Amino acid sequence: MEGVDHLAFERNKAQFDVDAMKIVWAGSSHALEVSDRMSRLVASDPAFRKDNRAMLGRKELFKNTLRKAAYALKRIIELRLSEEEASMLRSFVDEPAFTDLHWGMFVPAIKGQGTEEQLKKWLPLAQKMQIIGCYAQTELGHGSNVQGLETTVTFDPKTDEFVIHSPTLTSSKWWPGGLGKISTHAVVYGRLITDGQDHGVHGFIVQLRSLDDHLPLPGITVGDIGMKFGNGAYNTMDNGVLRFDHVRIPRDQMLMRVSRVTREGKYVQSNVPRQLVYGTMVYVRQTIVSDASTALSRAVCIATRYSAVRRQFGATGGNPESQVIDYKTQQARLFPLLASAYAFRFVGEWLKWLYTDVMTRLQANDFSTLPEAHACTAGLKSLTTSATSDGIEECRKLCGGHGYLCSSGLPELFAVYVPTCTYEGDNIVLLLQVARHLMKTISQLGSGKKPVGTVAYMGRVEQLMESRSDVQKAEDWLNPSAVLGAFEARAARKSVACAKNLSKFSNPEEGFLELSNDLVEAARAHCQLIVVSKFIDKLQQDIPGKGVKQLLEVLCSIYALFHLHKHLGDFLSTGCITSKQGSLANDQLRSLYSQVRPNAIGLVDAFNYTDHYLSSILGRYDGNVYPKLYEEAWKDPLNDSVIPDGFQEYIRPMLKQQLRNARL
Ligand SMILES: CCCCCCCCCCCCC/C=C/C(=O)SCCNC(=O)CCNC(=O)[C@H](O)C(C)(C)COP(=O)(O)OP(=O)(O)OC[C@H]1O[C@@H](n2cnc3c(N)ncnc32)[C@H](O)[C@@H]1OP(=O)(O)O
Ligand SMILES: Cc1cc2nc3c(=O)[nH]c(=O)nc-3n(C[C@H](O)[C@H](O)[C@H](O)COP(=O)(O)OP(=O)(O)OC[C@H]3O[C@@H](n4cnc5c(N)ncnc54)[C@H](O)[C@@H]3O)c2cc1C
Repeated sequence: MEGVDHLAFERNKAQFDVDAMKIVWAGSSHALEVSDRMSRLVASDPAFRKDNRAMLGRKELFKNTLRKAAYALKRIIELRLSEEEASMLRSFVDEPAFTDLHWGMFVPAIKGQGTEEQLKKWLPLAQKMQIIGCYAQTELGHGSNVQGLETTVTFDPKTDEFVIHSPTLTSSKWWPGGLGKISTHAVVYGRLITDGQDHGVHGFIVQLRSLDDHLPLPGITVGDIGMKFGNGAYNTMDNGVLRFDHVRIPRDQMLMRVSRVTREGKYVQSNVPRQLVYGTMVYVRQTIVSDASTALSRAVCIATRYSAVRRQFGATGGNPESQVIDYKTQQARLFPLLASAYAFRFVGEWLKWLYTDVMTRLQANDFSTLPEAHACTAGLKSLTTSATSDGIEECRKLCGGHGYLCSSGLPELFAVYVPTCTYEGDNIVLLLQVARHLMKTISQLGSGKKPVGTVAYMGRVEQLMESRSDVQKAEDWLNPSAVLGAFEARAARKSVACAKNLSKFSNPEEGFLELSNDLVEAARAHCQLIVVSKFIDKLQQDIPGKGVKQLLEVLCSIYALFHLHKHLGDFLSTGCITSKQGSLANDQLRSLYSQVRPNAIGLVDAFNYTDHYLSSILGRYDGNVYPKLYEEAWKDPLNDSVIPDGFQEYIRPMLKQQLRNARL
């Protein structure tokens, strides 16, 4: 039935102010107002239709993406949208495109690594989209190991130019988004060579295609690397391959904030740490954490609404069957994901603050918090993207068979999302970076250097090695200090165990390789502690709205106790809690799930997603699932004709032949 809210009875159960929760989720009333306005603008414009993506061939799909990108820019200019509004509008268009790399990496790379003069020259061109850029770092043979890149950039003092060259097949740039077909420019990473000396990897602005006819410039071979996982999905992006044959660029196109090459060919390092060359990755990893909460909340919204609509078993006395959301097993799979979406939102907010703080300090030549920023962005990017990818897949299963239909929105969401576990740093490689930071922190404890920031708890390591949880009854686990104490003790003990084992190796690098599985686990425990502690910190703030804070406290406890239950082996083997305390945590979880149940629909409504953005029949706001699923099936091109193409050609003769054979 059109116009009827099939979930109204669920919405009436909510015990909290959903509108106030919308503000908490968005970050502020202003952010909510802007995102609400931009999402409705996109949803109401047929030019941004996206329900046919899975049916389109690659070329059609790609052309469609280009049309939308150009149209989005036209609307941004016509409506005189601010940078904030424009960025929101692009995100609600919800289609991976070259613009993501242009705005998300090319512009930040210039901003972060360019000199004042370079910013003046390149930023206006990029901001007005008079040039389109991408981020060309990864090569066919080298992605994670950035120091291993092979592209050479050799200074020629005779002409005051750099000569860029791809010396081997494996040095071909491979993967950069936007590179394949659209970018006119790229920030290219290669080994800087002056006077025969290799100075390692640096970034350079390189023009790839003519601004007149879009043809590749001399010496440049460029194209798309081919179809990727899933139909539609990330295939709207032209991930590319690029080779240079002694391509010349002016000297002033080296990004020179970190180091520069003089007219005479002298390599000069500034006082800025060389790791700033990696700064764009830190920036993007930070944005990926907030995006994880968006992707997970979308999947959770779909699975929650559908779980309230779907009924199986339990019809008694003429009553309808039970809503599947009432099954405890469904709740135990769904509600921790709901809690994770909120947890990632808040840790993402905090990470944005940390990043902004680091940037402010860098301006004042204070580089002290850079290692912390690197470890936090790397670790949280890894933790949240792995959990979100797994969470989207779990949401698909929570929707039973219908979750497997493209019209559920979940297959495409998964296919678009899952490469976040790999890009911007493979998730294991990034956790190993966190582990290095942890091991370094422990090794410096003896020197009197006080650990600060997210590793501050290591300063209490002796106490944490001895501490015992004082939880005696299930409700004690609702106390934030009980939860924090257990997570800190577990993280500290896992790191200390690694450090002790490492010290047994005469060659520390050999030890690091040998113990890498344990180190990854220690890093994960540390990152989970950060998420838990930032959720708890969030709850210290003044949060207005009836029942809002109380419900967030419930979600915070669910996030923490779910992970305590999931990693019980860790907590028990490190002796942080007893098995009795572990089972009390599980008892408490059950009670917390019951508290979420009446509020579940309200909690996903608070994400404020339009039906256009969700792109899911199962997750429709009005819950009118079955008639719409039925309608949608008939729209499939296979149902355009009663008898499909190929039947007369292949199946009819086969049937006839089989019938003939049977008669013989
Ligand atoms: C408004 C716009 C909105 C738009 C939407 C936004 C979305 C954005 C687009 C999203 C699409 C993204 C598409 C994907 C893009 C990409 O994937 S780009 C390529 C990304 N590549 C990687 O991430 C490579 C991963 N590898 C690395 O980062 C590094 O090489 C490494 C593994 C972390 C380190 O390798 P190693 O060789 O050991 O390191 P060294 O180079 O020797 O350095 C070691 C020291 O440097 C410290 N360090 C390392 N990285 C950083 C860093 N980023 N920042 C600061 N410091 C760093 C490290 O801790 C070591 O320090 P010390 O121990 O003190 O020596
Ligand atoms: C969709 C997508 C978009 C991308 N966009 C861009 C872009 O715009 N620009 C760009 O420059 N790049 C881009 N990339 C490339 C991306 O950054 C790399 O693929 C990523 O950094 C992983 O590197 P890799 O492919 O070399 O993986 P590998 O390092 O080869 O990983 C393979 C396996 O080896 C393991 N491994 C590697 N090193 C270690 C180690 N030291 N210890 C233990 N295990 C290890 C990994 O865990 C993994 O299991 C993109 C990639 C994808 C998939």
